Amino acid sequence: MSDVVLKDLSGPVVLLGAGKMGGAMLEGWLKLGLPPHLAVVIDPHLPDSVALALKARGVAVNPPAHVVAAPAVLLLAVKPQVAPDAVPQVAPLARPGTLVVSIMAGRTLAFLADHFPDGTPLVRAIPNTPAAIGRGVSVAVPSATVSTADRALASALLGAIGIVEWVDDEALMDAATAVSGSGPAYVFLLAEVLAEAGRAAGLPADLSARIARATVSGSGALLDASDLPAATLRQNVTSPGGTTAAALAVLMHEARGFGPLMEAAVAAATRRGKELAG
Ligand SMILES: NC(=O)C1=CN([C@@H]2O[C@H](COP(=O)(O)OP(=O)(O)OC[C@H]3O[C@@H](n4cnc5c(N)ncnc54)[C@H](OP(=O)(O)O)[C@@H]3O)[C@@H](O)[C@H]2O)C=CC1
Ligand SMILES: O=C(O)[C@@H]1CCC=N1
Repeated sequence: MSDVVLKDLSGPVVLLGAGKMGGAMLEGWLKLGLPPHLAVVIDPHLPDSVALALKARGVAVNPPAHVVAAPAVLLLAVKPQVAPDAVPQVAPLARPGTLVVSIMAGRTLAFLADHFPDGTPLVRAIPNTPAAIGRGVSVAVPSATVSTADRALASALLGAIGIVEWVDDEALMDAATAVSGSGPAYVFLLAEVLAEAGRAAGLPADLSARIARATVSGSGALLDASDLPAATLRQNVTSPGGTTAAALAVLMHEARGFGPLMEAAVAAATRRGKELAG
């Protein structure tokens, strides 16, 4: 965890887009001590119930621009497709020294630099949805204009929702997005297809869904608690000549197994990230 204390920020954190990811990050910051009066949400489409609940906690929601103090951070969490319209709406809020953090998939540091004055410190990051329970993974890359203090501030904001991995090479970001940004969806899909496969093998659907879900979450917890490599944990399940070995002969098939399938999936997500750069 970074030394930056969220309650001592020089100005508010302005969040553009408080959807699934931005909303989860906001919860993490508030939990970690960001005073609600230092949180500003700009999201014209927020459901009334969510906007009212945030306001009741002291968060400013869609305030007029002239009442927003110089932001310490502007965090861009709208969809990459709406960025060309949405980002210029908040860019004028930035003041010299405001740190801009984007979590938009695909959108590059060059895209951000086009929308902010020269010298603005910029961070492109990609978090993931386990952020909602403080178990997120963020991969982040700084622009050349990011100081040590800016980086510590970005680490504090991203660290409020999980672990942070910094990279120096922006070219890695689309592949990181494909692995950790999108990755939770692959794991949830595993729970779905395992449940469906159990049903196809004769289990009642609700029983199959319960044991598949608990198996995926329990295995994740074991992976987390253990120092052993994933391959060893897999081998620990696999008795020679037993049931797991029979299944793994299918799943680890060189041409049609999980390996080549996942490689193709991550490659497709990586390509899509490059397309979203605009
Ligand atoms: N979900 C994920 O797992 C991850 C998402 N990301 C990135 O986070 C960003 C947000 O994704 P996610 O939270 O899933 O998407 P959401 O659609 O849930 O959130 C985006 C929010 O921004 C709102 N919005 C749309 N237009 C504007 C605007 N002009 N000004 C302000 N707010 C606006 C949306 O409203 P409305 O819904 O009405 O359009 C919505 O509330 C994306 O760029 C995505 O690439 C990164 C990593 C993981
Ligand atoms: O699907 C997407 O594009 C976003 C980025 C990573 C996870 N969700």
